[in-house]
Formats: sequence, C-alpha cells, structure tokens
Amino acid sequence: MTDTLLHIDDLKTQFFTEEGVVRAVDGISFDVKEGEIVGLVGESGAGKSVAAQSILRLIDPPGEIVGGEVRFRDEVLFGLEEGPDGELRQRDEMLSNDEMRRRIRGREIAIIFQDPMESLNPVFTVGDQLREFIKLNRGLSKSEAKEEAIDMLREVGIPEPVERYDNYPHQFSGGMRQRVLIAMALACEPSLIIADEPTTALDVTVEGQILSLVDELQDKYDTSFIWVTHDMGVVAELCDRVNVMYLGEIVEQATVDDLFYDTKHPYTEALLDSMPRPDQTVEELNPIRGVMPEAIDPPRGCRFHTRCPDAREICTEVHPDCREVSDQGENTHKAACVKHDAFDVGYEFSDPIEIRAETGITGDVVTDPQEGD
Ligand SMILES: Nc1ncnc2c1ncn2[C@@H]1O[C@H](COP(=O)(O)OP(=O)(O)OP(=O)(O)O)[C@@H](O)[C@H]1O
Ligand code: NI
Repeated sequence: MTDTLLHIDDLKTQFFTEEGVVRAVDGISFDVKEGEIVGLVGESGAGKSVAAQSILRLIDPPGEIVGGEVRFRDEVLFGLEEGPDGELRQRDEMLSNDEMRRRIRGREIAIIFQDPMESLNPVFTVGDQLREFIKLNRGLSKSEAKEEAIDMLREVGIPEPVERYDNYPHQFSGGMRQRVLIAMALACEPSLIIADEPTTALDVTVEGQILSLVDELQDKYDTSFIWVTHDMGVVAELCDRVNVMYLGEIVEQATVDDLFYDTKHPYTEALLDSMPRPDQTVEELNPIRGVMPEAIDPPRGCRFHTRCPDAREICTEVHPDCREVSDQGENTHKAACVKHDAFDVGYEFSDPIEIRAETGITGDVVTDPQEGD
C-alpha cells in the first residue's frame, strides 16, 4: 500500500469583499499519496489556485482559510477546533507561520506558478538565484551550491548549463524559464510539488516537452505532484488521479482511466466533450454551455444545475456531497450528482428542468435569482 502524504479534509477558503463573501474553496477533500500525480481540473474561477495556495497557507487578506484540515504526513498544516467559548480557534498542533516558512515551504512542499517572471528576479542571473536558493535551504557553501545549481539546470534539460548559468531570466525562453522553476522546486528534493498551470502560457510542443520532463523526474525522484490545469489533455497525459472542481467544490474524484471511460458527473462529461480530440473535427467540439456563476452567490441545490443537461427539479433543491458512486469499493470513484443510486433522493421521479435560455447560447453570467441560503 502506498502511504498518504497529504490529506485535505473539508477545506474552506473565503474572500471577504465589499460585494460579499466569495466562497472560493467550499469544503474540498482529497488525498495525495506518495509518488502520485494528482490533477486539480476545472474552468477559470473554479477555485483551483486558491485551493493550491491554501495548502501552503499562502492566502492574504481579504482572503482567509475558514475551515477544514490540511495534514502533511503527521503534521497539521492547518486545523481548527472549537474552543471553550464555542468559537473556532487554531489547533495547538497547527504549525506556526515560522515553521511553515522554515520547514515546509520549498523544502517539503514546493509550489510552481504559471508566470515564471513572478518567481524569478529580472536583475539577477538565473544561476545566482538558483544558487542562493540552494545555499539558503540546504546549508551548502557557495561553490557547492553553484555546482548543485548547474547540475539541476542540466537535470531539467537546459542545454549548456555552465554558460546559461550566467544568463538573466529575459535571455531564456518561456519554456526554459519554466524549466528553471522546476529546477528550483526540485532543488530541495521536496516530497510534494504543487504546480499551478505552469505550462498554460506555453505552446503545445514546449508544453509536451515539459510534461515529459516532469514525468521523467517524477519517476526518478518519486516526488508527488498536485497539477493544476483547466486542460483535460494535460490530465490525461500526466495524472494518476483527478479531482474535478466546479464553483469551489470537488464534483468528481477518480483515477484518470475511470474519469475518462466511466465518467460519473455531467460537468466532467461537459469538460471532456469540450476538449479537442484527434478523432474529431473542430465543428464537432461542444463548448460547455453558459458560464460558471459567481462564487459569491452560487446557485441553490447542485451548483451545476443551471448548466446541466441532466438537471431535474430535485437538482435545484438538494445540494449533493461528493460520495462514492462506484460499486468497486470505498474511495475509488466519487461524484456529487444525485442521478446516481448512492443518493436515493428521487431523481428518477423528478421532472427535467428547462435550462434557462440566458444560461445557454448567449453566455451571460447567471446569478441565481433566489436569495442565498
Ligand atoms: N484576492 C481575491 N479577492 C477576491 N476574490 C478572489 C481573490 N482571489 C480569488 N478570488 C476568487 O476566488 C474564486 C476562485 O479563484 P481561483 O483563482 O482559485 O480560480 P482558478 O480555478 O484558479 O481559475 P483560473 O483557471 O482562472 O486560474 C474566483 O471566484 C475568484 O474571483
Ligand atoms: Ni488559477
């Protein structure tokens, strides 16, 4: 059996804005096992980045993690409990900000962002930045750290690493800069790397090269990954297991094969239908109808019902949790859709609903007319 590295339970992160409370991450649970690549997939605004940042407690005001638990091995990265006054407070075992900074971030869990220029300083050479990072985090001497930095550049496929060491970030292409960030992430041999759409800005060829590099490095170092993407093609190529996110929630959770060949949630189906495939012409592509409602005022019942082709009256009333829907055993395939027997709320006797016209063709943002809960 493989061990659980990261355990996320009912995690909630909100932004307290003037317009109201944005429920960006609204009770998600998933695990990452040792050596596994776990996908977090969904449309823009689903809450993927906020989820990724919440794991490392990188949420700034007006945002706040308001509930749930994040465990890394046997350490509590985030956890609340009810105090004697009935108010929620941080648990004693929860790591301090200082411990998060010194022991966890970068060393145990590294994060790679979409835009490398945000993580690389334009006024220092790529080599110097990598060397300083390694020196600081691994307590090596300057010359040892430089040697290690050059090795890492070679490892991630930068040609002529000795010469490239002295280049500035702007002298690197986008793909090469992402390779540098991967080198930086790997430099402390973390157990987990969280990658937030690092290949989205790259063209498909370069993206393909980076994905195979990650695959290779993952094999070699046995690093676990959380790979954030909106692209089901990337999921298919890279991931072992997948979590599909919609409006702050995980609506389906399965192995890649089960997700693609035994899809259980209509939203996942819609995502897969909208993905270009070699056996399809462009005309056959089916974009998902409508746009995702705002996380500030999510629809009642199932949050996807305003866009769902399978929606019935019951879907406007019952808010489904993400539960086991396969008969293959526990924790194999979960979905948050009441059309499955596991829910037993009378879906089959419920009337289909007309999807309101404005959610369809025009693509207007739908805010639910019903008052929130
Ligand atoms: N600083 C902030 N203040 C207010 N709302 C925020 C803030 N950051 C994120 N949000 C909101 O949280 C929700 C989730 O955003 P998030 O960036 O996690 O989405 P995403 O799935 O990563 O999308 P994308 O694919 O575009 O990166 C969105 O509704 C977004 O508007
Ligand atoms: Ni994002």
